[in-house]
Amino acid sequence: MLILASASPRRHELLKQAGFDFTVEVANINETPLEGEAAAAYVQRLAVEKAQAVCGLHRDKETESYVVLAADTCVVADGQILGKPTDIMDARRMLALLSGRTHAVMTGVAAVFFGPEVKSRTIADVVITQVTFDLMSEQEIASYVATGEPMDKAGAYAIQGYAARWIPRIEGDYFNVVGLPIARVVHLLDQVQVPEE
Ligand SMILES: Cc1cn([C@H]2C[C@H](O)[C@@H](COP(=O)(O)OP(=O)(O)OP(=O)(O)O)O2)c(=O)[nH]c1=O
Repeated sequence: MLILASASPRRHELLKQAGFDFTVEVANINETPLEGEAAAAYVQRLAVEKAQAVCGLHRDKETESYVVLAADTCVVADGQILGKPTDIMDARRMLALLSGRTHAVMTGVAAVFFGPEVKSRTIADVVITQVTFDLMSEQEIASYVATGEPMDKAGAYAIQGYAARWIPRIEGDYFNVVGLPIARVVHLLDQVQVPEE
């Protein structure tokens, strides 16, 4: 049994598109970065915490084994970690920072295997994609933010949406930017279910 620990409609869609059957349970965790925490360590830690939080809800109840999958995406530009914008001004600030430069999108992914007679096992990884933005004028930023699209996206944009017009180039997995690096996820799911010697 596979459980996706995510409220993100993009993650649901990508996992479904890759042919997996799963149920969804949302994890509520504190997403504040630790003092001095590097971006890659941060997204990996949050993915593990989301997966383990959902696992915790099942402990002792299940008679079958299952895998919980979770992910966390952030944008890293000019040394700053950008999550989802808090409001319109925050979204404008993020887009001004991304305009005319290349940034990194990092997604941490974690899979936890758990069963009645198995000790829980966690595997996690981080996938990085470089995304290049054209210059955006203040007017373009303001009208893009007014569409509402940026508000629930890390870095305040959706490559799969209207923002595509400002993105001439990426290097790495496109699906990683949308929130779930599906090829890497398939490997993680295979690995986590192999019994330990
Ligand atoms: C950069 C970028 C991010 N995103 C989205 C993917 C994620 O849903 C979101 C990053 O926020 P996350 O905190 O990683 O995820 P979430 O809160 O949406 O869902 P959950 O924690 O329950 O799994 O930004 C896009 O859809 N397109 C993009 O181009």
